[in-house]
Amino acid sequence: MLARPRRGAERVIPAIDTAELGRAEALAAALAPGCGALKLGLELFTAAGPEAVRRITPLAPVFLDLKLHDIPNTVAGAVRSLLPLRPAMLTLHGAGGAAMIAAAREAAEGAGEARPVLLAVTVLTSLDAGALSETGVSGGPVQQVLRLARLALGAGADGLVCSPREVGPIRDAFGETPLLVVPGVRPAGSAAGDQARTATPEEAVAAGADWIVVGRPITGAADPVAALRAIGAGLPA
Ligand SMILES: O=c1ccn([C@@H]2O[C@H](COP(=O)(O)O)[C@@H](O)[C@H]2O)c(=O)[nH]1
Repeated sequence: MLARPRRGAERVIPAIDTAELGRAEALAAALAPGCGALKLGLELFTAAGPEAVRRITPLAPVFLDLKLHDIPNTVAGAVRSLLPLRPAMLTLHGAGGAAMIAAAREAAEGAGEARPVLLAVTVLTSLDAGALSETGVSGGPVQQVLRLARLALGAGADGLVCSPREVGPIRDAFGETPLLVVPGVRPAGSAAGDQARTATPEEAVAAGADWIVVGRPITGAADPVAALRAIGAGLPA
């Protein structure tokens, strides 16, 4: 399994969100030497498929963020289908329930020592309290994140995807063991866009994030490598 990062730039995971495989490969080649892993998500995977993962895996560990969410049998099958791609990390939605997460974990064990880190997405970082309550959830993001964290970690997830705002409460409740991967991160002065629960890279890591995920502030910069380097340089060595 991918080891927990220890210093600055190793904690940064650029999100390679593009539908163009050529652009994804170029970004990956440029950014790989300066980061801990590369995140490939739905935009690239639905456009270019498993071939995108095959091409980028030799460059850096791949965090495959497909946010699986289906009945347990289907999610287990999807995990088995993904194992030959050797992703370092995989996501599934915590809201899929304990049986779904347990089935994913059992399927992932088939990879033996090369098993991917299984991360449960708690509450999407694009949802504020109002948007979350529109989905029928009462109590606010922190309460719901803690509820799903307990469920997911109890069912076999290795870690969680949460916003920087919930990192402190998760560490208080569950300690240092869960791996925490944190999107919704914005360097000071960069646009939040559709992200609702944000903080800076420095704040996220100080709160206890293991990895931070940063997409558009890096990939949309005039010089993505310099943008990545600046984020890493601001984090504790
Ligand atoms: O709750 C979540 C889960 C996943 N993401 C993903 O992270 C990146 C963030 O990209 P930015 O451009 O830095 O906003 C993106 O790939 C999302 O799919 C998330 O943002 N929130």
